[in-house]
Amino acid sequence: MRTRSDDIYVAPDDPLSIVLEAVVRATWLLLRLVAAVVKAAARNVGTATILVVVAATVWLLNLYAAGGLVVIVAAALTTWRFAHRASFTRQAAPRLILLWRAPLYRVRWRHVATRCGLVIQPHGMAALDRSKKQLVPHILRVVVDRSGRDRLLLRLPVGMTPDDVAAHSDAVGHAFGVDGTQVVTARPGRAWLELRRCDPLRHAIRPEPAKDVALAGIPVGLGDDGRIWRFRVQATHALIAGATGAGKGSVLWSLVHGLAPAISDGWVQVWALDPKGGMELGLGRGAFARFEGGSPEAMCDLLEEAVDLKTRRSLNLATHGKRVHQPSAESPHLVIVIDELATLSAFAERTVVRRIEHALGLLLTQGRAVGITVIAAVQDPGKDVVSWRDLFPTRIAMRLDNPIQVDMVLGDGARERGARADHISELTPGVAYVRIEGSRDVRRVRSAYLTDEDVLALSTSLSASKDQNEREQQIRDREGEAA
Ligand SMILES: Nc1ncnc2c1ncn2[C@@H]1O[C@H](COP(=O)(O)OP(=O)(O)OP(=O)(O)O)[C@@H](O)[C@H]1O
Repeated sequence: MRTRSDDIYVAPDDPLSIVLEAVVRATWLLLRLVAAVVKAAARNVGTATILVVVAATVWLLNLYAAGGLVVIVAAALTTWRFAHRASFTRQAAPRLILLWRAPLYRVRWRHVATRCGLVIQPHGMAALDRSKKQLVPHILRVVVDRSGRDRLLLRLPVGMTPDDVAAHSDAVGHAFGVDGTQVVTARPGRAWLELRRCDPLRHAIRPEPAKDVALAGIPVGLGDDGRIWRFRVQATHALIAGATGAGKGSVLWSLVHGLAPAISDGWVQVWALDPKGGMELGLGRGAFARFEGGSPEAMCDLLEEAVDLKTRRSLNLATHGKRVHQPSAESPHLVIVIDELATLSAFAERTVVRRIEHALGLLLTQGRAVGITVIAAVQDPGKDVVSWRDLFPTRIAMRLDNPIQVDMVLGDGARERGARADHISELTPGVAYVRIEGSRDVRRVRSAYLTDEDVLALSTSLSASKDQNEREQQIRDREGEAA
């Protein structure tokens, strides 16, 4: 009787070929290992140098010498940390953190990116092969910055955009255990994925003493990148949207604080409209050249006065063949602050509403070139306000109630790009998202906070200089008449 095994004759492997195959495979593995070590060392120069130094010390001396070296370096760094914390935090801390975090990101990246759906699936490939050929962004650089952010520079595979990275960045952030993420386009095909580990905006920010005023960027707070948040006043209008208690008032007051030297020198004027009866801006009314709070007719008259000024300035510029207004004490840059845009016309009669809308429309469409800037705050960026939205080139989203409002304020896709204004905590008023000038990317910022005492002091000092300016103007007028 023949068994099944009798049918199949398997020639025994030649022992030499087995050994040869093993040698070839081992050599190949060794080469790959060496290549991987060289690649990892090139990418993580700091970590590699430290490992080489420690290994060389062990090799040339002994294990104790290497341990002693590590202890000496650790003691030196600890002394630096306690002796001069600021320079340690600035210089050493980010580099030390980078030593272990950069390899960590690189090792875990492919797994995290694949799990979070940050992949390009090649089309027209068998399902089995597809998983092998999945393309994920490639980490080109890892940077740890002083403000507690880890930044990964990604090279995007063909078919992926920064918006795709942003759409999955929340999941990536959770996988790496960070507080928040943001995506910023570096250049075509490259994007920075920013991972926030500790929030530099968690504490209230005190205003810096105001110095030279440049209308292109008034310092009003801090960004989560550790840089000053500068608010453009020149040639723009700004809309600040935020739920009640979001801190809109602090942005307005920080701005007035930043403008203070120019206001006291007389080349900037702020006119304020507070439809809520002066609750927000009334406290510091001395800072304003003109103030109206409450009566819709009076606010309407003030806006129409601004329109007259606009018309006079336009004619003047045309007569002198100029296109842009230059602020001066004789013709100051005018900033019109409106505390609640939606209620500006809410309680007015129909004719007054029409006049307000007409005046506001003219100021928003024609005011920029003649040195008039409108800055309006709004609680609910609903559809009434959205009709005005596009006339405000600068838009700021503070804490908002729902995700739809974020795109309503900052424009389509802003929330997907990281503007999570609906996630801002009630415990951090003043935090906002703003668009980075000249790009679609957004930045997280927090306005400085002026206490009521600060506002009163600001108001008193600006009121005194306003009186002084008026007196000087009267003297100049009298001298002019006498001459
Ligand atoms: N930048 C800030 N830093 C720290 N705390 C702030 C900041 N801004 C505001 N706050 C705190 O939050 C409170 C509410 O702020 P604020 O009145 O400016 O909000 P708002 O958006 O103007 O609200 P509403 O629309 O109801 O007037 C303030 O009384 C203050 O205590």
